[in-house]
Amino acid sequence: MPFNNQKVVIATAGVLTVATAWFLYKRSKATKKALKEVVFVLGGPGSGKGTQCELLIAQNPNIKFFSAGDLLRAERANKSSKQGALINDLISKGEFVPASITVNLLKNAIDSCPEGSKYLIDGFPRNLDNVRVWDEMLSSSCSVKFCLFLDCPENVMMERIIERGKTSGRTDDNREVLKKRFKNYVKDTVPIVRKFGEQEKLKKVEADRPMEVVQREVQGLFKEIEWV
Ligand SMILES: Nc1ncnc2c1ncn2[C@@H]1O[C@H](COP(=O)(O)OP(=O)(O)OP(=O)(O)O)[C@@H](O)[C@H]1O
Ligand SMILES: O=c1ccn([C@@H]2O[C@H](COP(=O)(O)O)[C@@H](O)[C@H]2O)c(=O)[nH]1
Ligand SMILES: [Mg+2]
Repeated sequence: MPFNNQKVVIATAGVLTVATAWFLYKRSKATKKALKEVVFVLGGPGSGKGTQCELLIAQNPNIKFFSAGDLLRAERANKSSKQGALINDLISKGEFVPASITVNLLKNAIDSCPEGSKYLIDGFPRNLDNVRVWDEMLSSSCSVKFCLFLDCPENVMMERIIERGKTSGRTDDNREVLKKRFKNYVKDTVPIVRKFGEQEKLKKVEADRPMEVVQREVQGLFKEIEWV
């Protein structure tokens, strides 16, 4: 091959390599951008998860909000659901529902809002199985920004739930089932909270304070990730 032709081939190959690398870089950036952002909210029964999420989304309707417990209760109430009886039995005993059921409900809920990019998820993941199935089904489309942990003493949570039970109509808002819910919270959910801590993805807020005070601190954390 004449010397000049060789130069042209080498230069063309160089340009093509750079262009391919640039294209792949841009595409990977675009894919990353398309990931949905997720914040999980954990805390014991009565720590104020639902209350704080409602206050946050009332001011920020661009945030999509799903409560795992609410999705399960809605599925339980769905007469055509084959899983309703099992969900009812487990919730009424203060036990966790199989992860495949809960994560499928969450995935359907998330998929039902194609426009959304920010998802606030209350009361999930409650145990290791929840984490495993979430990772299998949703980690390729969702990026977990952090887990908000509402830290509250058990006696305060107990008082709040007993009070809420007077009007909530929830089959699990009574002393007997609450004991089981607290036990499972300590055994299964607290280790998940620790796991987020080890991954430096935990934001803890003291929840034994007036709602508005807790909310102000919560708002601050969401400001940091530019959700509000
Ligand atoms: N900071 C607070 N101070 C006083 N009462 C509160 C506070 N936050 C929530 N509550 C009350 O405590 C009860 C439980 O709150 P909430 O339903 O938000 O808890 P939760 O963490 O979602 O509980 P669960 O896990 O059982 O769904 C409610 O009646 C709520 O009004
Ligand atoms: O990921 C989850 C979330 C909830 N459950 C079941 O629902 C009840 C009520 O949940 P709340 O968050 O308190 O509304 C909980 O006690 C579990 O039985 C679940 O199994 N998995
Ligand atoms: Mg709740």
